[in-house]
Amino acid sequence: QDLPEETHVLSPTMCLARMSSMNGVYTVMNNKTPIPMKTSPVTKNWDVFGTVCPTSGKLYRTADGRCNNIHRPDEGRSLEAFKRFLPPAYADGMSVPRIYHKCYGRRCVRHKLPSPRLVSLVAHPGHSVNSVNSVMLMQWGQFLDHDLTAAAIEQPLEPSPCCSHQEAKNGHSHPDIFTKERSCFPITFGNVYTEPFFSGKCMEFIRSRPFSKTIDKDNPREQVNLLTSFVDSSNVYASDKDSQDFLRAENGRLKTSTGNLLMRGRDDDCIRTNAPYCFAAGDERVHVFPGLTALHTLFVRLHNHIADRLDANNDWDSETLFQETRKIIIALMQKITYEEFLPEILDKRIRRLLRLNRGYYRYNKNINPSIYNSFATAAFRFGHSLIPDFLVIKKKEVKTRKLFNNPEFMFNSMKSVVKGILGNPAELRDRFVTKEATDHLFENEGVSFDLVAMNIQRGRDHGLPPYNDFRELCGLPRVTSFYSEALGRNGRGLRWLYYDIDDVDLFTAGMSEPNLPGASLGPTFSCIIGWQFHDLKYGDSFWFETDDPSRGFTKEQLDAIRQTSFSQLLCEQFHIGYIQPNPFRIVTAGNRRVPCRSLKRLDLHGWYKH
Ligand code: HEM
Ligand SMILES: [Ca+2]
Repeated sequence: QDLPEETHVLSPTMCLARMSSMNGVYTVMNNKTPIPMKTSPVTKNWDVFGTVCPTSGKLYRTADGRCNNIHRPDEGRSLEAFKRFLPPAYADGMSVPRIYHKCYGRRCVRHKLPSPRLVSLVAHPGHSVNSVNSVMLMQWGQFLDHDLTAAAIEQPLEPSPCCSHQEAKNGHSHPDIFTKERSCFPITFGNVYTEPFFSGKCMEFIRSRPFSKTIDKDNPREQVNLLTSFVDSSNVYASDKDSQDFLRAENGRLKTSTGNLLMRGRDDDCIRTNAPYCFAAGDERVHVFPGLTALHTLFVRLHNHIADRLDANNDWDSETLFQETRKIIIALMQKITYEEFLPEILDKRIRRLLRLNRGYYRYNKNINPSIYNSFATAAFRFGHSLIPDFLVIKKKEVKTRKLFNNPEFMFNSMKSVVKGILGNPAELRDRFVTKEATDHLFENEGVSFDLVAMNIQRGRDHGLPPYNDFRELCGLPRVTSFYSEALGRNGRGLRWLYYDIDDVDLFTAGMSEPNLPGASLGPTFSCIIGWQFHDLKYGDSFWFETDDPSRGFTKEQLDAIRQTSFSQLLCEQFHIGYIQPNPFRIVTAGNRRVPCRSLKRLDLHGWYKH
């Protein structure tokens, strides 16, 4: 499909060229969005029609994100479809994943796309290079991702529904793949010569749940985001009212368990070999990595700590206390993300052009704050390349494979986990991903997964167009040779894997791009991620810097939030004595550890009854 004139290269500043005609950009994009967030028939069943949004008085965010935009109340809410930059690329135009090289004409030969597992082995091997960033960069990235995206997956009926099928066992495609209703899409391996690790012929993979039951050429398959898209700490407070109520304690606080840990959750949600119980949090994936569980714990502790201080200095009812505290937590999450995290990954010019820095904010009701499918399914998974091989916990190296879904260390060494995450270097952001995640992901009783293969398969499941289409969207020239500099030094591998340069999957090629100077992302992922964070700021009417008095802070309150740093919060909530001022970088001469008491505490006087 042709792209509109305006999206062609206007200047060497890649996608940002399009910023120069700022007003035009959104009209261009929205006209081209195949699912302009029209309410689909399924949404009706979810009882969201007739939402009347309150417009006066003091306003707080809803639990499910509804009513952020009072004109289009469903935008950004949980259970909404992902939005798209480009029309989806399905083999049948509506639902079947891309499995063949796209060919035209009657005589074309059907070249199969490479198995995602093979792509993982050849293009993303486990080569470790340390970065100047600490593992905290990886950790915040994942924690933040769990505030933004979680694609709903179809529920399998049996434990191994796809690979136990005879076709899949023989290494062939599962018949479900070619139908629009069924959900098996197993990752088949090559032969014994190309598969060095996994036995059998296939890795389980269940397709994401379609947004709408009616799928046809005019309504291609779309996927569901279970979370509120906004940076609104839904990973702390959940993405719907019932789950939020479940996490809340009396008197504006959040529930905890002995030792000021997260509240107890369902017993089968984690690996319990050495852990007395599993936890519950605003996002279900809380146990995936101990550093993640620790950040969840930090934010619950911080909520209760702030609520204690506000409670002692106000006479609010418990609902006001809860909402005022939640509002501060969300503001801190936004501040850390935009002012401390994004500068580590996005190039300076991009942040300036997309106005992601402090100093300017005006709500734009025309911006849809939902998550781009390509952001969730490819670009923001860049963080998988940062995953380290091990973590030092209590002076011992613990292999990453031992840490997945295992909350054991939270009960006896949380502080040591946090120190390990602050002190150990992350892996460099490149196309290489540790074997801990590509051979040993979720290893348990002889079964494990390949995270990279899942990313690529998920991209095909979601109908993500191939890499070159995104380059064009971003105003970058299409790559015409596998050996182009744009793809780093991955040309040979890609040439071997793919028949045509236009077939290359977005995740793989995006990860192959060299980083922009001073950044941890190449140009195409910077474009997708940059625009996503732009939309999450300007499309959020509750953005912490809003000057709308019914939604925002007073000047004194805003100053207090801006002066608080992530390093101070880590110190305070984990009782650490010394910390580097920039927790996203390892300790160096320019980032020496300082005493925690030298860091500014959150000043809550602006909230106290005078
Ligand atoms: C210990 C580290 C991590 C593990 C074990 C992990 C594991 C996973 C798994 C199993 C999936 C689902 C794959 C699929 O079926 O499609 C996933 C998705 C994802 N991951 Fe990670 N991940 C980790 C770290 C990160 C980091 C550091 C980031 C970002 C900086 C990140 C971003 C994402 C995103 C955006 C998704 C898509 C979520 C969705 O929309 O459903 N992950 N990850
Ligand atoms: Ca959210």
